[in-house]
Amino acid sequence: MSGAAVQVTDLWKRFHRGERQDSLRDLIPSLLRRSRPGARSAATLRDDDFWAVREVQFGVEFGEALGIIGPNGAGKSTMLKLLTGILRPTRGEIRMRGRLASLIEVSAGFHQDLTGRENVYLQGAVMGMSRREVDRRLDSIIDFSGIETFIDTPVKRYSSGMNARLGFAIAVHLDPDVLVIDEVLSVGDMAFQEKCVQRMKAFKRDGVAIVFVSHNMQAIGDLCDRALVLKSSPRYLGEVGEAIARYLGLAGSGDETMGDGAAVLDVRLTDRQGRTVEAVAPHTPLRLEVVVRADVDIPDAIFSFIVHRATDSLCVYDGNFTTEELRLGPLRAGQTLTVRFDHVAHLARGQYAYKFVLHDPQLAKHRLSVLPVAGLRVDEMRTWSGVADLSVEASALG
Ligand SMILES: Nc1ncnc2c1ncn2[C@@H]1O[C@H](COP(=O)(O)OP(=O)(O)OP(=O)(O)O)[C@@H](O)[C@H]1O
Repeated sequence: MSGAAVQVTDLWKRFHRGERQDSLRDLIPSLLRRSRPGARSAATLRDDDFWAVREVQFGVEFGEALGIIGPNGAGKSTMLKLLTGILRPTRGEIRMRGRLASLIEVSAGFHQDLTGRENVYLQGAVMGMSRREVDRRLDSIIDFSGIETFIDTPVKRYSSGMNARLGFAIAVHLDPDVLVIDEVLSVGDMAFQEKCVQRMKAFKRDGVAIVFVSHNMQAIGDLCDRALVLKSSPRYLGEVGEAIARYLGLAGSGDETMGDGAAVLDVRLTDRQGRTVEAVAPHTPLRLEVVVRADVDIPDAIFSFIVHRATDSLCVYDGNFTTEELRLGPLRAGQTLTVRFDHVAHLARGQYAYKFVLHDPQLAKHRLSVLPVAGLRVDEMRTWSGVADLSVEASALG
């Protein structure tokens, strides 16, 4: 057995359509008891049961951050509820070493009629802290949350942002060995988001294992070493840039079909000397090489690529078929070839995803295949921000 902080083995969770068993009201008593509600016996299977989590497997080491990403409804929250014991697996096993703190559990355990301050004590008690220990951390928790003027207001009057602020502040003061954090970044403002990411990075340096769920690919790329993409086929668990690229492929626009005109057999994103790159400075000359197999006869094959910014899926480059980047004419089904795109990444700091595109303007469906192929991080901190470098030369003319 490895020394992993979290080990998830063959995890499955089944739900019954139209029936939810995890309202906050239902959860509070069980959280206080630290028991595990919500699962029917694995033996009873109804027609309209479905698997929200199927066959998930991963480990997280101490000092490592694992991202969990996927489209809406992919099972991310369910995964976290399983990790934190709010839900019980239908099948499979979760092993956790050390003290677990999670935002989902803290927020679900808030007592709505109690004030923020009272909830800090309540959560401390749930986590086995003495009143003294909570006393010692209270100022720091309130300070981190940034909601001191509302700390004596009942939590039921809090906005979702204030809830998340207090929840995160409590969770990170519980001296965790394992930290499980979900979408705090979608409700906090920019400054608070940055503060959360910085704090999670500090935890990582201190050897805490982190599981982080977010739709913010910038934050995932910034913090995580590896990521699990739920709902991709095949399921992907691995290097974070690659995971983001696959996720963005999943989240692609409606006119895209994945893999039904061609298959990507191999791909390399390198510098011009042929060294594989994952992170570069802006303006680095790059080369994308893709080995592709046509799966159908293609009368007029055109190849290009698309780059999306991971944070928000903004298309920063789409060499669509009108530019005819690489027009190769007819291809036979089964034919394999290697295509190369030399280009320069004039990109701002951030995380990007490359997709490979095969078009045929003669076919009704122009885009035969759009396949996520590589992730790229542009690292250097620049003074400008935005989507494009305008190579500004400023002069004072007197
Ligand atoms: N307690 C429950 N009872 C029944 N169905 C549920 C329950 N919780 C979640 N589901 C269903 O399970 C599926 C996965 O939901 P989950 O909330 O885990 O997805 P998610 O990846 O977190 O989505 P999002 O990105 O929208 O937050 C969805 O179809 C959802 O409707």
